[in-house]
Amino acid sequence: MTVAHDNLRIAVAQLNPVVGDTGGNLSRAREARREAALLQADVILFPELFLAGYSPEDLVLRPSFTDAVAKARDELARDTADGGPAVLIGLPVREGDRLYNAVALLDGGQVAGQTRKVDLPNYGVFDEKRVFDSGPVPQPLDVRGVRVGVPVCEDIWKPGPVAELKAAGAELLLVPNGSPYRRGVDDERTAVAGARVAESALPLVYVNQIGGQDELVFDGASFALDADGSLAARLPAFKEAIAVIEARRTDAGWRLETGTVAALLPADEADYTACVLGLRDYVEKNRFPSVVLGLSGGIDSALAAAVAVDALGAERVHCVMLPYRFTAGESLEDAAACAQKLGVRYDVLPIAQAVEGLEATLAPVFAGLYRDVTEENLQSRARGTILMALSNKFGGMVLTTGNKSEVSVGYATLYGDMNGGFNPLKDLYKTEVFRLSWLRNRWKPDGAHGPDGAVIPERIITKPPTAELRENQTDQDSLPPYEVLDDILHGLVELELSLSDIVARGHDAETVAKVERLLRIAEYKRRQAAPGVKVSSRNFGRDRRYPITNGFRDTLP
Ligand SMILES: Nc1ncnc2c1ncn2[C@@H]1O[C@H](COP(=O)(O)OP(=O)(O)OC[C@H]2O[C@@H]([n+]3cccc(C(=O)O)c3)[C@H](O)[C@@H]2O)[C@@H](O)[C@H]1O
Ligand SMILES: Nc1ncnc2c1ncn2[C@@H]1O[C@H](COP(=O)(O)OP(=O)(O)OP(=O)(O)O)[C@@H](O)[C@H]1O
Ligand SMILES: NC(=O)CC[C@H](N)C(=O)O
Repeated sequence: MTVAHDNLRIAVAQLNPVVGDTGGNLSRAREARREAALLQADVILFPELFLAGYSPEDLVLRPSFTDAVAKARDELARDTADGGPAVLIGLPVREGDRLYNAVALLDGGQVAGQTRKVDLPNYGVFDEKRVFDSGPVPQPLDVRGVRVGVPVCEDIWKPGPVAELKAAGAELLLVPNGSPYRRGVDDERTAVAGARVAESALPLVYVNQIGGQDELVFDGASFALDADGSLAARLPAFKEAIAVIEARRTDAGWRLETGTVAALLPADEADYTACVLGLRDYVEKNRFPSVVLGLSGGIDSALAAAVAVDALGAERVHCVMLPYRFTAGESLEDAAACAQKLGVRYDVLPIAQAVEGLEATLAPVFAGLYRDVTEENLQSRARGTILMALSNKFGGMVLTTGNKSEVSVGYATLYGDMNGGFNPLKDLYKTEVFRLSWLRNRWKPDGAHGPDGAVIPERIITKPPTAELRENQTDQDSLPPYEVLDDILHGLVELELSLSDIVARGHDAETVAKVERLLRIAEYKRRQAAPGVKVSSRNFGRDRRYPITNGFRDTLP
């Protein structure tokens, strides 16, 4: 029989796991537990599915993987025979033909308890019902004599599981999460956590992982709310951190001591930091030595280069200017100036021979035909091929740089500028690319490897965007002004508004219809596009999943 404690020191482990790396995640957990022991913690709380990394997706369907996770759990359980902190750690658990998103309590050298996630999210980027079974009515776990409710992430987004835990005698809520970043998410999380605290009158400690996992970036920003709903502690966003939160038993129930409350980042700073962390972790976790990108003197590639340098350091970023006869002198100057400010390796490799070689090969079959977008695309494809050759030879991954406005309307060339392994700007509309470029010139995130100060020459931000694929071309020859385009796209993509709703917001009907058509017919391109960091409420890829073959036409009256 355990003796009831009158206080409980809870270490919150806001860490960066690697999906699938059970051995590495076990090592991370052990190191964090050693740190928690030094902080005299009674229990250490890890994020959701920590031993697997969130989100392991279909990997959990592989029995050899769940066996490896179980082995890591048992090793960690044996460690707890040392009398140090108990452990609450998330993991997938196979029980017969069922598979649960579970949390194990490890203490006294053994698995001392387990709880299973009830409410499996199955919307937006989440597909948990696809792989997991829903757990039974949850029961509190006995953590050193304290009845602790452990609802898992989505379990606090509706009232049910917390109400059941409270009814079953929970005195405190410890919540492991795998909650990806999207703009404004802090407000959403504090609202739902606050609602559960208000309903249950129980203090709540929320731990989230950090780091990039393919398209998703987890921002941490773990926090604790006292039983009266007040904020007792917050860990920094986008950084690993371990902090101890002290809970005390009082006559009125459990209460939290107020600890350090880290400031939240403003929205644009948070978006930029997410792009940096998402790219860094994609490159590091997939073990690329470096990245390579085409630097055109335009704003997209300049911002992508800045994000890459902040993520990896200048010595791991290779920028290549690939001029052709439509490349303006200004573009050459601007690209060189940007590379110089960022301190990256910069090469100029003219593409005329490659383009003319392709044209010569095609000449017999193109004889008598007008020049059109075909020839424009050859320039883009020559660039894409050259960048892929640099990748093959030196091992760096190619960055593709299309922003969300271009990705939406298909303003990009398949097997040309769409070549690449990862796109740090994929979920930023062009108007956001402009904002973040101004922002980066006056601010950089903590831990960024790039230089301080203005790294994007001002002319790159102020000149009219152009693909430079023919004489005097600008984006606005083919597209509405970006403020208009982005607002229409936001209505279509993020808000799923009808064409009439968007026209009612003050847009020209013909323009709205044109943009909707471009968005619809570019689905095939997006399906072949590289992944990129999600920062919005709805990204292309995991979130917005439209059919390519699609006979639906949304029409205006
Ligand atoms: N439903 C479908 N499913 C599968 N494939 C489909 C398809 N519809 C067309 N296709 C294929 O796609 C091809 C057309 O796509 P694609 O070859 O990309 O060519 P396309 O989209 O016609 O041209 C590229 C566009 O990107 C613009 N742009 C803007 C900025 C920068 C750059 C740059 O390159 O630097 C380019 C450029 O001005 C041009 O408007 C068709 O020839 C066909 O093979
Ligand atoms: N002359 C070039 N040299 C190197 N890369 C290029 C060149 N032209 C285009 N690219 C590559 O193709 C991508 C797509 O071109 P795009 O014109 O859409 O973007 P940008 O030039 O960076 O920005 P903007 O559209 O504002 O001019 C660029 O970001 C760049 O990576
Ligand atoms: N892993 C989860 O259950 C996450 C779902 C939750 N609504 C969130 O994004 O925070």
